Amino acid sequence: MPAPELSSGARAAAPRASLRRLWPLFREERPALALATLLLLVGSLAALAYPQGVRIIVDGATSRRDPAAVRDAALLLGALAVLQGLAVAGRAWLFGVAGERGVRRVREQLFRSLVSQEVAFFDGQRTGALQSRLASDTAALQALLSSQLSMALRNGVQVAGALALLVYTSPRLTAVMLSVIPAVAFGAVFYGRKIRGLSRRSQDALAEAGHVAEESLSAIRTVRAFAAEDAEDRRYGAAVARAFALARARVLAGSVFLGATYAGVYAAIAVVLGYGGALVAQGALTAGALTAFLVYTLLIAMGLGTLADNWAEAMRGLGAAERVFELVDRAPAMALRGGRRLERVAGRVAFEDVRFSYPLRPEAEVLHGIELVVEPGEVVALVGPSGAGKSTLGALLVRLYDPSAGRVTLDGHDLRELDPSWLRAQVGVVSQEPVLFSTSVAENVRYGRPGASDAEVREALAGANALDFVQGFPDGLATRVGERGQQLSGGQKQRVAIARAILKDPRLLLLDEATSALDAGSEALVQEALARLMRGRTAIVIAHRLSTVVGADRVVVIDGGRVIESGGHAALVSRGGAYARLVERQVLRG
Ligand SMILES: Nc1ncnc2c1ncn2[C@@H]1O[C@H](COP(=O)(O)OP(=O)(O)OP(=O)(O)O)[C@@H](O)[C@H]1O
Repeated sequence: MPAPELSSGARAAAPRASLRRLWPLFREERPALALATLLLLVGSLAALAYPQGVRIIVDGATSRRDPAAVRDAALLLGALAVLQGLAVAGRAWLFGVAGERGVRRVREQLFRSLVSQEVAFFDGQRTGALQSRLASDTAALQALLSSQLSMALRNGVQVAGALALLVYTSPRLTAVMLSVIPAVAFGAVFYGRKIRGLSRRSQDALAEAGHVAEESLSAIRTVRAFAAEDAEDRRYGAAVARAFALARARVLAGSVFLGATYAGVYAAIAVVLGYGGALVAQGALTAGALTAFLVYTLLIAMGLGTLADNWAEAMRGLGAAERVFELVDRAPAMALRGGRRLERVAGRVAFEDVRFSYPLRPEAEVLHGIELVVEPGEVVALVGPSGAGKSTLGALLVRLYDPSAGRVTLDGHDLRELDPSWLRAQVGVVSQEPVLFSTSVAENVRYGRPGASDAEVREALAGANALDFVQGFPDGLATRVGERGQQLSGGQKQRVAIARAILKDPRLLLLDEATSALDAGSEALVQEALARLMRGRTAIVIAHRLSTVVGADRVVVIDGGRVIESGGHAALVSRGGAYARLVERQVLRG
């Protein structure tokens, strides 16, 4: 089943669904959010009371000529200012921290979901796109949760409160002002949608650019070797240009949106002043009431202006939330845990009429009915031309994929009935290009068995012929190996990977011999370590060296997704078939 390309799926029900999905993240934050809401109301009420003080001051200074009232009202305004400042700071802090906590949970959930997905899912995804989900989408979500929502709430309360007071002061004047508002609101909804679509596309384009950069940087040696810096530069430049074009369209839409909103609001003020001034001239309204009216209108104007901004930002955040939750909620096609665990493992592996095509390329069958039994303790060397399907067999053994037909069994049990994590604990894998993490040598070895003691790590390194060179490093076992272990030679990396497998002490081994030649000394050390590792275990070795094949109990030749020959090295050579030809053509290095 092909993994769907991200973020192209159904999005129709988006914003509300995302909001509903966000709420559970804040369960523990409820007391803080309640207090924050209270502060929000206090702050908003203080802001709404402010124009009343202004009205008293203006009327006290003009028609009523009452200095005491002016002084009292000024003191009240000062108190309101302090109250509002405290309330705003408290609200921002509480909402902000709650938002950060929620985003932290989303990040954790997203990462957990990502690492739990089946391998086939990653075949269809680019690492850069997934990283962008973790980085930029969660950042947009963070902005939404820690500030946008609370600002929107505050502005919403203020606009509603100011409107109510306006109606109370002069319904006619309010009606006049409101005659301009629906147009603004309509524009906001229309443009909000447009901006949201654009912002999603621009984020996709940015992820694409990130992918290009990641690919070039992680392959910097290849880029340098081919002097391809300029070409990479152009490739990245083109990707960034696409992202920029979309971002510009988004910014343009946002700017028009903002401009239209402001124009609408300022027009409303002009109307209010014109009509309200006439009412004052007729004596239907005091100058103070008109001033208060104007301040409320400004409050509404600012509130709406920021709301429009909030709206655009919130749409961006919700777009991001959608994409994040799409992944958080994705159920892996293959669970990590659950199923039988065998008490004892003898180590008999059987491929029974196994057919397989990679999920992303269902039309191209890679294995066409593989029959292969590996007895407990047997060392089987798989040989065959490149692309024959050898690594694919290995991938099925650790259940990175399931066969399309037929079955793979361990001691007679279909792998699909076994607990995948338990199964993987039974298999030690040493791959062609061992991956070391950017941490210490000891931690890299301990990846085989977390919690192993230093002495055990040391012993494993010794068994892998790696202890000497590791102890030769100034920091010994604590030496950090760079990103992907770049400070180690190929042979050294191999031996650290072997130490990892020794520490894991699995019943089954899956070894993918390095195709690249190591120098003779290093080669001998690796071979010796491997031989020690294989002793007493069932081993499937994807072999590229004659010495490995000669040392194996049995050689199995795979070609075109089929087992075409099987037997001892000498017997197969004398048979003069496909294997003999491989040896002759020196496909297997001596
Ligand atoms: N993730 C994948 N998605 C789709 N097709 C794949 C994938 N991995 C491998 N293939 C295809 O499956 C076929 C078998 O590949 P496999 O890696 O098993 O060959 P191999 O015998 O191990 O080759 P080599 O000795 O070169 O490593 C190839 O045609 C390859 O293109």
